[in-house]
Amino acid sequence: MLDGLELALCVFDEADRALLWNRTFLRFFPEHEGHVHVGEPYADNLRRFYRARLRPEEMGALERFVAEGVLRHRGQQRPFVFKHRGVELRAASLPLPGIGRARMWKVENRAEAASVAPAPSLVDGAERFRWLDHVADGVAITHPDGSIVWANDSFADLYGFAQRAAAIGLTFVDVYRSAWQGDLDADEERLYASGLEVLGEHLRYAGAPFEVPLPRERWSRVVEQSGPDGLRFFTHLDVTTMKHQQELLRIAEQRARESAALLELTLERMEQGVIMVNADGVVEVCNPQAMALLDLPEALMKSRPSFEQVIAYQWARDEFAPASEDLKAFIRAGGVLDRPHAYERQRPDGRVLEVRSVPIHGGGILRTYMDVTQRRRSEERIQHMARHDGLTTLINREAFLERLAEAARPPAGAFHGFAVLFIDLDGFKPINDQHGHHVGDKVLTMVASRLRAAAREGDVVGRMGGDEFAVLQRGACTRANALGLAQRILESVRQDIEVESHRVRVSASIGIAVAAEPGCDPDTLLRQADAAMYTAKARGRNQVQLHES
Ligand SMILES: Nc1nc2c(ncn2[C@@H]2O[C@H](COP(=O)(O)OP(=O)(O)OP(=O)(O)O)[C@@H](O)[C@H]2O)c(=O)[nH]1
Repeated sequence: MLDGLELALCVFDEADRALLWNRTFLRFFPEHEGHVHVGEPYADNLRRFYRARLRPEEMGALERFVAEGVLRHRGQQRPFVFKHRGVELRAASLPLPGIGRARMWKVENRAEAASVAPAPSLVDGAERFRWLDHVADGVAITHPDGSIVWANDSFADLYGFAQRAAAIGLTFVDVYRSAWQGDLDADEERLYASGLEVLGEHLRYAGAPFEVPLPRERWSRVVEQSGPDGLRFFTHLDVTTMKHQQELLRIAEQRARESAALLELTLERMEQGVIMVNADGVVEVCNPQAMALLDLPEALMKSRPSFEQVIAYQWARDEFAPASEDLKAFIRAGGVLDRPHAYERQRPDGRVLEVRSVPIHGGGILRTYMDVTQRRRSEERIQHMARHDGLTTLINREAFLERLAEAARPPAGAFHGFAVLFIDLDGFKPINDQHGHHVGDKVLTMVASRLRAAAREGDVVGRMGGDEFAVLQRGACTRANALGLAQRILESVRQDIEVESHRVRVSASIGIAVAAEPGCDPDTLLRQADAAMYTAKARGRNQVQLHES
């Protein structure tokens, strides 16, 4: 039936998708023949239309025309005439509540167009503009003198009229004043005044759309179009949500700017070096500390290099030379993991860096670099102090026991027997008593170096406390070997010691326990050696006693 009409028709749903069209439509717009289909977005339809119509030099603006056309399609309220394929067409758009919108085109007949009716009265206006009742936006039509001759319900709602008839005869300034009537606080007064100013300005120089504030933080956008016979059509769109969104966006942008500035400041002031690699592998952030800690040139880092380029730069300068083989392999493979991780590495200049990485949600990594050289040195010092005797620098009792435990349980097949020599000085107390503690200290230090000299490399010498020492003799250890070392120690300890013009002498009593089998208990061994030492003391000092099992 529709095909028989002289009117071209195309109906779209609320999402601007084509629902149906008639033959006349394809006759007027043959470029759509065979292309248009149900569900096709209006934008696609328009694109085809413009492709058939635009001159090559206009093609660059195609998408803009399409976007504007879609907006017109949604907002169009009055017919307009255009020429297509040499024919003048009058296009009209009609909202279809619950369905969407119909577009209609008919061949413009100039004779008919010439006989447009004179300015409508409110009554025939009501009839003529009845279809505007279904438009969601507020619509008001004014006489050339500015008084409203017709308005729809949406207009009345927007400006707070109970009935649209109340707006008839008023100017839009009157309507605006009435919308703001009542007690206003200072902020509202300011908004109202600004709205009046905008209104006066725009109504005088009609044309561009403008926005006016309304009570209760609402906003209206007013778009004016000139109609026939001096009539002016105003659409009043409630743009409150959009304005609020714009405001939120503005606040969010401001916050983002502030937090970006804050972030930059923080990054600059941070003690740590920070590098951020984005999802594309580009180093987006590299703070001054990172450049300094890693000796990275500013020019390279400001050029937004890829992380790979930075690593290549470092390889070329032997940055990773002191790193372990495992770490080198990891860096060679890209140096990135998809989970948080940390490692330490030494730089060629000896500094130790702690490198921590966390993956960024959505791709990329954030890496921090901290110079932990001092921390590591202090830790090493503390650890050394905890395991060594401050006076003689020999390892202390705890460390000696650990070494003993290691020797007692070596890896399978690596046990070759060992011996523990427990050494206690004889007649040490009188040295302290006669010459003072500081001389005693020197004697202890001297004995320590004599023990070190007597022992072989690989043996362990420790100070067990006071004037007690111990030696862990390792490797193919037999009783004879142990006795040999003990004799060498006796010999060297009893040599004269010269301290501050004093010549002093001490001797040693030595007890020996030999571990011939693996798995023996280190404490028991030490106790046995200690007990044997006491036997040596009891037998007259300056001698060696083997523990007999
Ligand atoms: N100067 C000095 N003396 C210490 C130190 N530690 C312990 N002593 C002293 O070393 C002495 C050890 O005592 P003893 O083993 O009874 O002295 P000794 O004269 O060697 O006696 P015997 O072992 O029986 O021969 C004590 O007088 C402690 O005060 C130290 O670090 N420096």
